Amino acid sequence: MSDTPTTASHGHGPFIAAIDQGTTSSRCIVFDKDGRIVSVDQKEHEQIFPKPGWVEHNATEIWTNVQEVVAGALDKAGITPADVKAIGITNQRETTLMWDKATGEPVHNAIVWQDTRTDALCKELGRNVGQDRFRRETGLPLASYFSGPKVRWLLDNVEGLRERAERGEILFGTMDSWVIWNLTGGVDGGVHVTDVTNASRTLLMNLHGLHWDEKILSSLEIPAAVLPEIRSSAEVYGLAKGGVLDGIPVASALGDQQAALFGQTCFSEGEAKSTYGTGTFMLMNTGGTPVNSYNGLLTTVGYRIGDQDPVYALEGSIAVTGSLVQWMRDQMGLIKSAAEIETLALSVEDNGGAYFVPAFSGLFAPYWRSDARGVIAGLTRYVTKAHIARAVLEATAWQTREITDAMTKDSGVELAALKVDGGMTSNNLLMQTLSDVLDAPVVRPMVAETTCLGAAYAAGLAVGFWPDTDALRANWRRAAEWTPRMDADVREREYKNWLKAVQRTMSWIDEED
Ligand SMILES: Nc1ncnc2c1ncn2[C@@H]1O[C@H](COP(=O)(O)OP(=O)(O)O)[C@@H](O)[C@H]1O
Ligand SMILES: O=P(O)(O)OC[C@H](O)CO
Repeated sequence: MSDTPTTASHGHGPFIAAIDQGTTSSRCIVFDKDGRIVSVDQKEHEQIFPKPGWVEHNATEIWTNVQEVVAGALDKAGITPADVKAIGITNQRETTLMWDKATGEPVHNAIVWQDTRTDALCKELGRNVGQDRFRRETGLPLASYFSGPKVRWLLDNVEGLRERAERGEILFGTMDSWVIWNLTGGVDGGVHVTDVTNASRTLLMNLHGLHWDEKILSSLEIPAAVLPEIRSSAEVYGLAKGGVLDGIPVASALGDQQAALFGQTCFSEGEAKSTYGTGTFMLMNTGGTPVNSYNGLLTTVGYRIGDQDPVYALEGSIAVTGSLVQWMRDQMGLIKSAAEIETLALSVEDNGGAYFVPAFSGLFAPYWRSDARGVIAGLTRYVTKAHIARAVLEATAWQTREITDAMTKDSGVELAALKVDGGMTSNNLLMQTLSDVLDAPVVRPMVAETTCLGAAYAAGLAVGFWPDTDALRANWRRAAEWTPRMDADVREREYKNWLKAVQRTMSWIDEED
């Protein structure tokens, strides 16, 4: 975050504040009219692993942290709430929470997007209801990644919850809903809403009508009474009540990857961004109609501004990229910091014949194979830890290449250039490798915090702080660009080897495992 000041560098207001409720932390960033960062505050929350494959968050801890980082960001900016014209929300997607409407108490920890406890339920639903039905109506494959099966698990496993839900005493929401409900008063009249982008990740929303799909709700046995109202991504949902933001309009909500698409100003059909963090998520704007994927991508809502037509996107989701670098550091001890992987990889000229496919929790796009597990292929006595470091970085690049290939097949659009953001983009070798394997330019903007920026932009549009998307485009500035240097025949050979290594990961987990 080299271009991210954490203390005040502001001129004069007014400002927009954005809250990013992420997988590992919550942060609040204050932006000025030029889309520049004025201040940042951030706090991590506990990752709870009750069993192998289970991942939970304490939603009460998260709400406390959100309030703290909002106060912290305003304090660091040296501004008062009166200087803040609107607040925008962005969030880790799919993570599922149910809470008591009367007390505001969660009935269980939030079940995080990475949690695989509903694998067996998804297989059963696939047999009984059929995979195709879900993909046709929601744009998503039936997988434990999404919220719907997690809601069903809670209803089946928290004692008495189904009866209370049917009596209308319980609310369900992804983290946007939880934060907005609490911000706007909680038990004292909080609004229970979500936006179309978050709703499009639940496996419960009809992608064509943008409403909860009654047939799918009934297949999953989820009572409609628990569901939030689906609203656009940029409109005033209500005013903050109490706390430091009292009276400020809460004016946007976008899932974090859609917010990054918005923050990167990918407003035209065919424009795409890829965010390199714990995992990697590439989204391409496909315009006003949902494009069906026949190549393993997700069809999702990109954004909807007020009562304008929705904009759809194709998404390639990769579960493990930055977390593989963390694994090299924490589990293998081969590097001391994430940044050191670049130095180690640069100490050799190539991968020495080694290919690392990090299918740690199966493979997401384009394969959606929960039976795959990680593989290092091509090992000989020649291979050193430096070659493995190269293979680790190349894994992120090749996984992206597989997704861009699928995007081109599904959309018919050849990638002209890829806009990137996220923690891994500080790695120059990775960015060069990415450009080499994609055979396309890779560009990084000045403001790397595109997720918060996107939420701020949407909130600012909703309250007239910015007039239109053209004004936002004018704020986008390039900080760095990488162009391809690899020979075409080397690219072909390496891609073939990568795909061979991917095949080695398949069918590792047997049905009885
Ligand atoms: N220089 C680097 N080279 C490779 N990976 C890096 C580097 N710096 C950070 N990372 C990886 O990027 C991730 C953090 O990026 P970030 O965008 O903050 O992720 P998230 O929003 O998912 O928490 C970590 O998984 C870390 O291992
Ligand atoms: O919070 P992040 O940045 O890890 O993003 C998580 C994604 O929204 C999961 O779909």
